[in-house]
Amino acid sequence: MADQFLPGIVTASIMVFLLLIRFRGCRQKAHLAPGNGSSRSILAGKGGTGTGVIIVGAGVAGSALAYMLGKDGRRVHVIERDLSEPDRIVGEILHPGGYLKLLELGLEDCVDEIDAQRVVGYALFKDRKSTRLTYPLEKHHEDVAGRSFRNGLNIVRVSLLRSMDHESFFQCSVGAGNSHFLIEKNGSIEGVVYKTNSGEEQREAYAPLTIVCDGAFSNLRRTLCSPKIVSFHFPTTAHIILGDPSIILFYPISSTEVRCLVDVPGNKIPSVATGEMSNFLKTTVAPQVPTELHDPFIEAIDKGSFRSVPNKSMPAAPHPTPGALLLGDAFNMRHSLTGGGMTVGLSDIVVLRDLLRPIPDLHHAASLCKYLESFYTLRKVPMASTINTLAYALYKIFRASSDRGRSEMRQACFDYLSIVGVYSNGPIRLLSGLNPRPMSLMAHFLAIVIYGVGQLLLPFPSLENLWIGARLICAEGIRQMFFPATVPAYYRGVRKLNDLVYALNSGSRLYASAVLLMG
Ligand SMILES: Cc1cc2nc3c(=O)[nH]c(=O)nc-3n(C[C@H](O)[C@H](O)[C@H](O)COP(=O)(O)OP(=O)(O)OC[C@H]3O[C@@H](n4cnc5c(N)ncnc54)[C@H](O)[C@@H]3O)c2cc1C
Repeated sequence: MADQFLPGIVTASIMVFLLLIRFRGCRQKAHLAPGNGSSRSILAGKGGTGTGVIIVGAGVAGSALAYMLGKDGRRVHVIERDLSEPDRIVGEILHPGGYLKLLELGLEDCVDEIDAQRVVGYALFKDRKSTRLTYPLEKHHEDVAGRSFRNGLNIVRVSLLRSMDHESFFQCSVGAGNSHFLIEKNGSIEGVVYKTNSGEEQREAYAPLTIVCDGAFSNLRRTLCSPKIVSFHFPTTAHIILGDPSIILFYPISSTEVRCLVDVPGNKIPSVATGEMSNFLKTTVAPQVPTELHDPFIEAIDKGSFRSVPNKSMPAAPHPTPGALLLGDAFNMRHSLTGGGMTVGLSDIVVLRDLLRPIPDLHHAASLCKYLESFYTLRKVPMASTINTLAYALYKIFRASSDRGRSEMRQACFDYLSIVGVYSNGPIRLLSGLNPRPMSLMAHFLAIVIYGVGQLLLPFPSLENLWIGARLICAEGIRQMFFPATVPAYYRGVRKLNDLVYALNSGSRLYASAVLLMG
């Protein structure tokens, strides 16, 4: 009798067992759909390309990363607190090196639909003299050049939204009002705590890897790195005027608009409310603006279309943590004079992509974390270290100073860059991200100092000029110049500066003037 039922019992047991496995699988695949009433979501099944990654923040870095991981077949869930078009003035110039990274990520189309302007180099102005620094683009396809546009954040987010299914994209805030935003177990990060924007519900999301890209003002970075943020202030590219006391930048952000950024140094920032700021811009800055741009500049001030933008710098100092990674400005920031943020961010994503590609299963958090430690080195050399150091060094050299040695250094740098050939090509190559080599950076830096000292001492060295020459070398630091690798902050040159960026928006007249300058 028992023999009669045995096959049936075995078959039924196998079916129940299979159903249980299936049921468990469904629970693991439950999505993070907002409004599904669930307070706990699990993103990823185990193993294979289905393995999930949570990305916090869909700015430049988060969007490009999500797009790239999605293309590689991973299940990606993006949590972004604000999907509306942000009104901000950061990330508006992408160097050719950054454009090449967009190409590598398959995201080059995203600059086609935003009225981005082609940028082929910089014009540098000092004391009414000017010099041109042209990106070395000869060896590249004609499409490769710099691009300037309004709000870099949109360039990749637009493509991302188009490419991802809506179940993977959530307008929610991670860690809003909650200091325990990362879910940790035995030293590994297993997911995040987030809130719907209406704030009524707190939820949890789980995945084997969480990548935090919540930008310069990151609230989430503190457990994943040691942030040493320096709030100094400044801007980006295209036309750089080495004014006194301010460095002034102009660049087009569309076919009808030009952005102007003015560095306002010092501890005491002129007050906007009392009109001090507009007075400062009119009386101190405007006379140094090229004639073609003068009237539109004044017009923009009269319209009151300016605002301040904080600019931050932060060396990458990660705490390698199983299950989590920092990326973008949340991880590393540099002075924005050279506009290198997006280029470094996109380059980091390419490095990370290449590291993650051979690893289909991200579940072994501890070994993955060990493996990803190489990311911190690979990203640095050559791209991040070169762009970061250059940003710091150029800002330091280009700022006006009452110190004679520093003024001579500024003049020497301008003269050096004015010499056509290897002297100007080398630095612009570095800046463009096309040839990021720390040794080349050091070589040019040394050459500028030697050039500056040589100018002072020829034809006959006077005592005064010898003294200024010594000050010139000291201004840059003997150790920093000749033994850079012995300086702990070699790759993270930052220091406290206290200025402010004022951005001025203006209309088509200014653009018309700018075209003359850009050629
Ligand atoms: C004045 C200035 C000018 C600059 N100019 C240039 C330039 O010309 N060229 C250049 O390459 N770089 C420039 N940069 C740097 C560049 O803007 C950044 O490197 C780049 O935007 C970094 O991208 P990100 O994705 O890390 O951060 P972001 O682009 O800031 O994105 C962060 C995202 O995270 C979201 N977020 C934040 N917190 C949460 C949370 N708790 N939950 C969910 N989502 C969250 C935000 O809403 C945002 O969408 C400039 C910077 C400054 C300050």
